[in-house]
Amino acid sequence: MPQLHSTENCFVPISEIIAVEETEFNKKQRNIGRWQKMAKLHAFTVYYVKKARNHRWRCSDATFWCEDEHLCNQWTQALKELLEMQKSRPKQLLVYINPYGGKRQGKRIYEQKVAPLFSLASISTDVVITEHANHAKDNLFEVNIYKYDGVVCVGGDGMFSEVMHGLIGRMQKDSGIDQNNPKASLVQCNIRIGIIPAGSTDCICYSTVGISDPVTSALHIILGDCQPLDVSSVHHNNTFLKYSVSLLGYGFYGDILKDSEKKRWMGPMRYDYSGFKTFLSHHYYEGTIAYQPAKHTHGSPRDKERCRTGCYICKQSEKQLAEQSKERGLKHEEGEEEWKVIKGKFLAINAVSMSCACPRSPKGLSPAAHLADGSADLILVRKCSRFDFLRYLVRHTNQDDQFDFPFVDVYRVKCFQFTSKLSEDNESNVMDIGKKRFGQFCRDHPACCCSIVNSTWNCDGETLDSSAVEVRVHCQLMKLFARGIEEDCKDEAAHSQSSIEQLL
Ligand SMILES: CCCCCCCCCCCCC/C=C/[C@@H](O)[C@H](CO)NC(=O)CCCCCCCCCCCCCCC
Ligand SMILES: Nc1ncnc2c1ncn2[C@@H]1O[C@H](COP(=O)(O)OP(=O)(O)OP(=O)(O)O)[C@@H](O)[C@H]1O
Ligand SMILES: [Ca+2]
Repeated sequence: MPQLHSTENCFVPISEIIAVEETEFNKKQRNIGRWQKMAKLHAFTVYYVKKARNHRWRCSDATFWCEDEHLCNQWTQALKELLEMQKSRPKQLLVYINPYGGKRQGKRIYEQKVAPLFSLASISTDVVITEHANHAKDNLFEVNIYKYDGVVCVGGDGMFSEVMHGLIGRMQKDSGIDQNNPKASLVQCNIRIGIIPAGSTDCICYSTVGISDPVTSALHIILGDCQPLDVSSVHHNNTFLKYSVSLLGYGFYGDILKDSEKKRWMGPMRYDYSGFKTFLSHHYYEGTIAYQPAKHTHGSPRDKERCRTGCYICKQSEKQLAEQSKERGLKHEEGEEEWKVIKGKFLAINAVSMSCACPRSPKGLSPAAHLADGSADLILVRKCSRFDFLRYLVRHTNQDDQFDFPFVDVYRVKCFQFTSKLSEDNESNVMDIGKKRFGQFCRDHPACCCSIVNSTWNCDGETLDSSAVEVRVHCQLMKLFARGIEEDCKDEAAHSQSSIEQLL
């Protein structure tokens, strides 16, 4: 009876096999440890995902050999057929590389770490190295996007934002949807985006994969992972401004961004420099926020449970979304629902539709936020002392609860509007909403008469031109090649039903 031998003793689910290749078996390299007749050996190598610590994935391999050529061919054929059955895996990708993002390593990272893996997995690619800002976005309006199984961006959050705007914008254009209408039901984008992190913050990659690592991300793309993502639309006076998936920040994070843009040459360090400067300047801003609470979701920003792979709360939102689209036309009007209004002086107003975990803050700005529940967490940090604000910031880096301060409030919302005190009278109707609807007004911080200036909105790392904004969360508007952060992935492979071991 011919026997199959292997160099490794491991359990690998089919879903985690990257590729199977016939191999030249070299007995000198592979010491099989015993005397053998000099019969010709036939071999194949299985490349698979090896899960290491902290959500890091690597490509590992195991070579199998035997003397019987037919048996060897049967194995390779069977495994290749099983791989063909993994229908969610991409075959053709469009890749955009920002050569200037982060530490300017995008091109090198792609060529040395990612392209060899794509080629191993028989993925064909069209690669565009961007020549200017908005190159990728504009290009996505011109190319035949429908021939691709996904779009990959090599760069940071800004590069991701470009690709997302290109894809979502293109989908709306092709479906005749007017993006300027803040109430429009946007068309979901089913072409997945893969992020190869090569930026300064890489918050979107970190929050959806659990690590900012190009090889790990490339492997998630190869396996065809799919993670839906909420997207917030930002409008001003019925004019579309931007989409956001991570942070929409006014005050502290807006000021950091504005200052850091002048220091791009510093690379990722610019955020620490501008962060320190902005912290010292301690500016606060006066304005009004009106929001509608997210009643459809069961979670709360103070939950101890985190959004993890296969998240129950996000699954519930997916079901609701499917039901809503069935009964399209019958959906309830937003206007009917209750608005809450808050006035005050704020050091920071942050709206995050995901946790915003990143290497600087591994639990993020709102640790219990969900990737795909159709809501955003609105965090209001009121005027407080520098010392208290520092205590608040430091809690982003340790296990303590950053919302457990009397000057910090957090709400889970489905939409909100903001007007700064400066622009209140001539720009927006937020005050009207406040006057018309019964709301909760802040009485502890009455408007003061000191002269104030506006801050800027930081929208996923880009500045917005207007301070008055209208924001709405679109549940699961797009999809990523990711699976969310895995709970503890170390032993999962061993428990899989479809392992090579079982086949053997
Ligand atoms: C004492 C240490 C306190 C550390 C506090 C760390 C909190 C970090 C929270 C980071 C949240 C990032 C959210 C992601 C936003 C992205 O869509 C966007 C685009 O990439 N990135 C930024 O806007 C870039 C934002 C970059 C923010 C950097 C903040 C650095 C703050 C430094 C404050 C220093 C105070 C020191 C006083 C002695
Ligand atoms: N060839 C290019 N030349 C100049 N700018 C570019 C080019 N390609 C893309 N960009 C722009 O560079 C901006 C920043 O890029 P990217 O997000 O990759 O890096 P980053 O800002 O260092 O990282 P992060 O966004 O994570 O902070 C993007 O908004 C993108 O529009
Ligand atoms: Ca969300």
